[in-house]
Amino acid sequence: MQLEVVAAQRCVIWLGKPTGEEVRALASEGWSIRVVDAVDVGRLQQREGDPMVALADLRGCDAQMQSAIARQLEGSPNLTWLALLGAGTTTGSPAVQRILRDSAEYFTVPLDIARLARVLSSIAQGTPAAEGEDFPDIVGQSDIVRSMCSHLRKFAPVDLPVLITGETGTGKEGAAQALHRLSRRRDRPFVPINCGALPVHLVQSELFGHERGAFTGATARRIGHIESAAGGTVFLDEIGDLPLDAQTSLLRFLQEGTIERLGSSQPIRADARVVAATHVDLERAVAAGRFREDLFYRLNVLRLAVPPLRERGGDVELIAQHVLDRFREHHSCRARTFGAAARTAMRRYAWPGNVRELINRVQRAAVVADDAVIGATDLDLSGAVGQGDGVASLDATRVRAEREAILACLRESRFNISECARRLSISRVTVYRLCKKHHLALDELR
Ligand SMILES: Nc1ncnc2c1ncn2[C@@H]1O[C@H](COP(=O)(O)OP(=O)(O)OP(=O)(O)O)[C@@H](O)[C@H]1O
Repeated sequence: MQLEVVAAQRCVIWLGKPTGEEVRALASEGWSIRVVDAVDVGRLQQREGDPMVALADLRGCDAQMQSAIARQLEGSPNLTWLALLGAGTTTGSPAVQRILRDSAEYFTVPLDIARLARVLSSIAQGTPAAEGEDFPDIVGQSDIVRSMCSHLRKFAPVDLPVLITGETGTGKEGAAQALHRLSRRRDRPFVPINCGALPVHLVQSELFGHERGAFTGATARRIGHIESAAGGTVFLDEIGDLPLDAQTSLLRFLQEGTIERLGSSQPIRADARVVAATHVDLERAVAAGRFREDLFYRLNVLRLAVPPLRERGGDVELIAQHVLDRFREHHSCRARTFGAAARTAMRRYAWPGNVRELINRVQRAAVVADDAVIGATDLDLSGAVGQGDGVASLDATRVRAEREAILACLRESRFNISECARRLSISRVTVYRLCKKHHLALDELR
């Protein structure tokens, strides 16, 4: 059957089943709801000038319905789409992934009607949130960073886990903080934990706490990081390094919302949103049996890729200038800007350590530069000037491989320098030298 839906002013086309309360609440805000069966509807038509919004209600939606909604969405590019996820909506299917990718905002149950009304009225007025305002710490104008920010904006209000992927130093923790700051949990704690830096025998107790006497040395009860988030956000950095028993406890928390302190079998309710980050390929870790598949699917609900610096085009210069300006606020130095050769070098260099490496190089350059213009040599990047792209990328590949090898080994050795040196058959001094060369700040990484 081909249906044509002609929208009234301020009409929400609702693909699914709104509750009576939802219909009444939106009506009181001046919005009518037109309920449409996604399987039957043929084409959604927009009358010129009508602010028309379609809402993909995925609550209790089976696979057939999900595919039908995804097809609608593809066939109606002039509509603004919103997505409402049910408690049991699994987001792995291609249809749901497509719906999420093309929806302007997401909502979860229980539906926050006030937020929905705000979003609808800003769509009706054609005033999307101003770009940049939400992310004062993310400098960049490239399309790839804009797209990341748009995902952050969509993910923030949705109370579901987020998996952030990206190379080291790209800004994964900054992205997690932005998610927290833009969420309803913003007034509660943001608790960052580097899973790779926790001693294996203490992971359970650090994350979930312990009772007095749980193990030798446990002289008092201790609250774990997840409990201490108390309604806030827990940021689990390097989630791939979590030992298997802690993965099981985390899965239970994500499924049931309860934790057990070490030394107790009493489940305790805990409220925290989990945002996890990884620089390794978790799918491969699952295939290798190092990471639980069921936990991976629980965490991988909303996925955010933070791009490497070398893919951000001119952002590298914007960030460099921003770092220099901040540095000058606290230190006296002559450097004011970057010369042409320095800019070329920054664009050509592959930045294996990403933004963190850029910050280190710019700060060093600000200290050593003799005049107002920073040169490529001040950045220690003279090798990147004048090289053809092929040469630069081969060189960069070697540098990156060395950096990744040392970083991976450090992590596997849990940042024990002697152990790392033994595994790589090099001296401890060489480990330190390579860390310096690749801008690996051991204190920060630990
Ligand atoms: N777009 C950006 N603009 C300005 N500063 C940035 C940007 N992205 C990241 N940074 C800065 O780069 C540094 C590294 O960022 P962050 O610690 O978030 O990276 P990460 O990906 O979590 O690193 P790791 O993988 O080592 O844990 C921080 O000082 C952060 O403030």
